[in-house]
Order: sequence, then C-alpha cells, then structure tokens
Amino acid sequence: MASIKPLILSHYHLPLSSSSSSFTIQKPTHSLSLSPRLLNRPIQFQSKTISSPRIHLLPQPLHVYVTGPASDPNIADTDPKLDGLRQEDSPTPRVVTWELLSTLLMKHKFRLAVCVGSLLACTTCTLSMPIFSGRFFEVLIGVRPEPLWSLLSKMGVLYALEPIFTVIFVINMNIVWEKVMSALRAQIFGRLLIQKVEFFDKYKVGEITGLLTSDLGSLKNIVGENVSRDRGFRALSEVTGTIFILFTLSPQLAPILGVLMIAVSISIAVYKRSTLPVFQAHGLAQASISDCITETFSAIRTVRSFTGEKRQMFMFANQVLSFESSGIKLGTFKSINESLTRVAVYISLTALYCLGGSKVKAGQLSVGTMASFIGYTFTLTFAVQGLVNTFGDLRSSFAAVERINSVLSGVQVDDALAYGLERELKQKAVNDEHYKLFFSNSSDEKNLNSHLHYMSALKTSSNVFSVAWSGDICLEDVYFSYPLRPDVEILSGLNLRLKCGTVTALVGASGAGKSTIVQLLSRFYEPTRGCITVGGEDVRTFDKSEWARVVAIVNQEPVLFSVSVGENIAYGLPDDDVSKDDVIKAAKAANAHDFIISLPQGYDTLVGERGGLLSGGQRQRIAIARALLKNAPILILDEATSALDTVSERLVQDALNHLMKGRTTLVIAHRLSTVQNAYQIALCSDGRVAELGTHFELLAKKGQYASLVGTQRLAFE
Ligand SMILES: Nc1ncnc2c1ncn2[C@@H]1O[C@H](COP(=O)(O)OP(=O)(O)OP(=O)(O)O)[C@@H](O)[C@H]1O
Repeated sequence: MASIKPLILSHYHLPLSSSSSSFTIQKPTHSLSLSPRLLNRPIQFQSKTISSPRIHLLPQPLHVYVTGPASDPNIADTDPKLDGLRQEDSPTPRVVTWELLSTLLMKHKFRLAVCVGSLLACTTCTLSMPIFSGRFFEVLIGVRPEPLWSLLSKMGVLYALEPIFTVIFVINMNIVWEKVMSALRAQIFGRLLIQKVEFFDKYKVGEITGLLTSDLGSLKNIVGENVSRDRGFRALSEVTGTIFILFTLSPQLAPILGVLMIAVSISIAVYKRSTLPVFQAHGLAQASISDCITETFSAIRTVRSFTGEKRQMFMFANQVLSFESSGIKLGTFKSINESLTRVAVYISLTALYCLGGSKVKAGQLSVGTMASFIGYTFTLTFAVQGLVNTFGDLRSSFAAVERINSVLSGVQVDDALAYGLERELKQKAVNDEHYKLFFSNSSDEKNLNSHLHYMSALKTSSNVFSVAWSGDICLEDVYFSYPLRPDVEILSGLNLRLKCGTVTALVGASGAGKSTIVQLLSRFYEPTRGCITVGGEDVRTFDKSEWARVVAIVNQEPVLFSVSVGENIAYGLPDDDVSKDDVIKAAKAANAHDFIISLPQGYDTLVGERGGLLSGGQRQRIAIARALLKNAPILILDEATSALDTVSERLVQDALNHLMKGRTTLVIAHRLSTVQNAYQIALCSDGRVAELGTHFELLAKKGQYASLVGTQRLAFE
C-alpha cells in the first residue's frame, strides 16, 4: 500500500508553506499526465485536527496462505499453495486483452453511439459531394432542369454539415480512447507495482518505462492517428460507400475503374509503408544525438577530468553524420512518396477519362455521372491508401500489446502484496477517482478473487503490530536462492533469533549473504525453504502491506523522492495525515532539524532528484527521521553509516541510537567497531550463522570473528 500515493506524489514538487500546518500540492514542475484535480487537492499529511477521513481496514480476521503449525485448526492442509509460496503454477495472465478493451470501451456506450452516428453522417456528406458536383455540371450545361440556386443551397448545407459531424466524431472518439488509455495505463502500472521483486531484477527501468510510454503510445495512436479523414474507420466507410455508389452510378464502368484504383492505391500505399524503416532510422539517429548530449553534459566533470572532450566531439560528430545521411535518405523517400499519391490519382483519372470519356461520347453515360466519377476517384485513392496505413498502425499496435503481455505474463504477481493492496484500494476507490482508475474492469474482480482464494487457506487473528512489538523474530532453517539464479544457494539452513527490543549485528565476509537476510526480513523475497516467524507466527500469515508497516529500513544509500524535505520525512507514513509538528519532532530526533532550517526554504526545500541536492549525511538523517516517524517495531540498518565521514557519522550514529531504542534491530556493518555494543553478533559464513555471541564472547572463541577483528586492527581489549 505504501507505494501508491507516494508514487503519485513523487512526480510533484510539494512546497511546504512554513507558515501553515499542512502540506499542499502546489503545482507540478514537469509534465505529467495526471489529472489537474490533484493540483489543488490537500495531500495526505495534513494537520490531524483537520484530517481527511481516514480509511480503516475492516477488523475482520486476516486471510492468509501459508503453513503454520500442523495442529492449527485453521490451516487447510490441502491448499496446493501452502508449501513454500513459489507459485510456479500461477503465471500472470495476459494483461491487455480484447475482453479488457471491450469492457473499458463499453463504459462509454453513449459516446460510442454518438461516434458511430456522426461517422455515418459525415461519411454520407462526403460521399454525396461528388454526386452534387455532377449535378452542378449538368445544370450548367442545361441538361438538368433544377434551378442553380436550389442546387447550390443543398451543396452549401452539405458543406456546412460535413465539418460539424467530423468534429463531433473526432472529439468523441478521442475522449473515449483517452479514457480507455488512461484506465489501461493505470492498470498496467498497478500490475507492474505488484510484481514480485525478481521482476525488477529481470527488467531494466528503461524497459518498464517503454511499456508504459512507447508501447502504450503505439496503442493510443490507433485512434489518435486514425480519426482524421482518409484514415481508420472513416477511410473504411468511405471505401465501402464509394464502391457501392460507383456500382450504382455505372455498373459497367465501376468494376474496371474500382479494381484499377484500388490496385494502384494499395500497391503505392504498401510501397510507402515499406519505407517506414527509413523514417524510423531517422528517428533513432535523432534519439542517439540526444543521448550523446545528455551523457556528455550530465558527466561533464568526468569528461573534464579525463580530458575526454575530443572523444565526446568524435562521438557527437559520428551521430550527427549518421543523422545527416538518414535525413538525406528520408528527404528523397518523402519526395517520392509525395509524388506517388499523385501518380495513383493520375493513373485512375487517365483510365476514367479513356473509358468514361468514350462512354459519354457514345451517349451511354451522362456528363454529370462522369463528373461524379472524377470526384470518387480522389475519394477512393486517398481512402484506400489511408486504410493500408491504418492496417500498418494496427500491426505495430498489436506488436506493442504483445510486448506488454509477454513481459507481464512471464512473471508472477506477488499475491501477498496484491491481496493487501487491492483490499485497501477497493475501499478507497469508492471515494477517490484516482484509485478507481485502477479498478475499472471485470478482470480486476477476478484478480481480487484469485488473491483472496490464495490467501484464504489460513486465518490469523493476531495483530501484526502487537506481535512485532512483543515477540522475537526467528529465522528457522532458512534456505534461499535468488529466483534468477536458482542454482546458487545463498543461505543453507540459517538459524537466527533476534531477541525482541535488542540489537543484533550481522557481520561476515563480502558476499556472505547479510543483505540477503535483510531482503528476506523485508519480504522482498520469500525463503526457498524454512520460515521466518515473529512472536511464533509465520510472517507470511500477514499480507505484505501489513508487514511493511512494521519494518523500517535505513540503507547505506537512502533513496529520497524529488519533493521537499518535509514531504520526504512525511513519507514515513504515506497513508496517514502527518502534521508539521510530527515532521519536525522526527527531524529533531534524527539530528536533522538544525541543518534543515538552515536550508534556503527550510522544510520546503526541494531535495532534487534522488536527494542529490543534499550531502550523504543529510540524506541519511532525513531517512532516519522518516524511519522514526514510521515508528516501526522492527528496524534494519544496512551499512547505514559506512559512507559517512567522522563528523557526519557521529551525528548519524546519535540519531540511530535514538531510533534503535526499544526496537528489534538488525544491524549490518563492515566496520566492526560500530557493532561491538550489540546484544549479540552473528557471523555469517557459508549461508549459515557460523558464530553467535557478544563481542567479547566471540573474541574469546578466537574464531572467524576474532580474526576479522584482528584484520581490522581493532584494539578493543
Ligand atoms: N538480486 C540478486 N540476484 C541474484 N544474486 C544476488 C542478488 N543479490 C545478491 N546476489 C548474490 O547473493 C550473494 C550474497 O549477496 P549479499 O548482498 O547478501 O552479500 P553481503 O554479505 O551483503 O555482501 P556485502 O557485505 O558485500 O554487501 C552474492 O553472491 C550476490 O552476488
């Protein structure tokens, strides 16, 4: 749950008015396709006295899904998912399906009906025009007894109506498709968020971004690029209508002319599409240029210090030259393509003049019909070419959808996370438009049901907070391999008890698996065998949203969001209303208040991308304030002070000592001097705890710990 609002907020700069007691979203500082309603919406950490309605979870017993003690009467022994939670049997189903698209479309039935009506109306207008042109010539040469003004007024009505119907069609079609795409984008984003962590090991951020931007963009273009005249549905209706009218006007001429026009137009359109790679290559060349510029100037200090200017110039020139050559090629193809459409029209017209002209001469065809045929020649030529282009767009959209589905169906949803998240969102979605976007189709119901089914094997009535504040944490015979490297066993039967309210230090050689233990305790991964318990309860009996609330982590490189200092601290409780006083209290306890108020805008100061405008020690203290605010009973410090200088380290260490008080804490540290006062020290080696005891007990053992201490030349004794 913690990830939803913050992800929205992370795109916003949220200055905190120092005079106010609440944080308000002011204005996005860079483009983002979010509803403008967000802009004026009070964000979640308002003063408690004027707090927005808080969502309380139903006090129902939790449904859980793992094995507990065999004697537990609530355990369904037969549940196939109970053993180990590997879920090999449940790959994620396809995400973008026809069913989903039609469900999303059907939410806009009325608008769709308007689209169909206006499409038929504007096509009828378009297709009537050549008929009226034909009549116009007949009136002019006196073979039609209709008054000229009467004919002209009818044509005027037609000319006026066609653009009106076109606007109605295009606007409504765009609205429907934009809404469908927003829902789809949100749902894919939501689906990505609940993937298991191994998904993020497998795919780079760029690839994931590509799914949501260029691939979905390609799907969006199906309508965006094809609502105009001569494309998409309009082209299809014009082609069908024109052929029908041609046959009605002249059954002898229509087959020859129709077939000829369609054949010429299709072959030209197909040729034009075959030049698409040239256009794409030009786009790629342009992208390479901007990559080169970004890389050069974002690493300008490195370029300077290695005198890399010449190399960068060479690289840039290389990109510019290939852009130039693709540009020249593109220009040539563009001009050929431009002329080819005319060639299609000229061939069709020539055929029409030859065949139609001879029929008019022989008195078998009226001049008016001949004039109408000329109009239809243009209509048909452009519409057929547009249709071929639309088919090409469809092909690339299908490929994009296939890519999205293949990425998302090859991996698995983290049911334990999805369950908690969906349960909470379903309640919030009732009142909040933003969350509704994530639940707008029947397949969500199915998903929720499947998560519920998955979670329903066991029940626990324990409150995760009370067991975490009072119980020990035990890693019991834990085996673990990373999903992407299943053959390499990182932990092999590790046992460790973290006594409630005390500090346990994990030490060991690099690669011994210390951070892996942290990942398991955080439940980013689940043990391959064995289990982790808290107060005797298997942690997997709690959904991951609940578990995330009881564990706070401070890393060596804490990640801050590009919002203000105040909001970064308030992120400790992303779903709650956090008062400014609470934020300041946490900052003071983390030794951060003094430096924060000396920043240009105090708590409103923006920290830059990933907190880049702050020093390492400052970032660290903000992360500690965030963890203090979270007030989680379990605390993990992963090399939290290792990157700091002595002064910063002392400040951070003081803050950490404050943070650790009364919490079950696991500390990872390479510098053994920082953990000598721990309640117990566990030395990891070969995937197990090889030595366990206090600093002095382990020294007395003269084992691996003692030699590590010796290596670090620590004069403790
Ligand atoms: N996401 C991952 N996928 C596959 N293997 C991984 C992953 N993360 C870590 N490993 C491997 O797991 C082993 C243990 O790594 P871990 O980070 O737990 O060690 P560590 O004791 O914390 O090391 P250090 O003290 O250097 O941080 C290493 O061999 C590492 O290559």
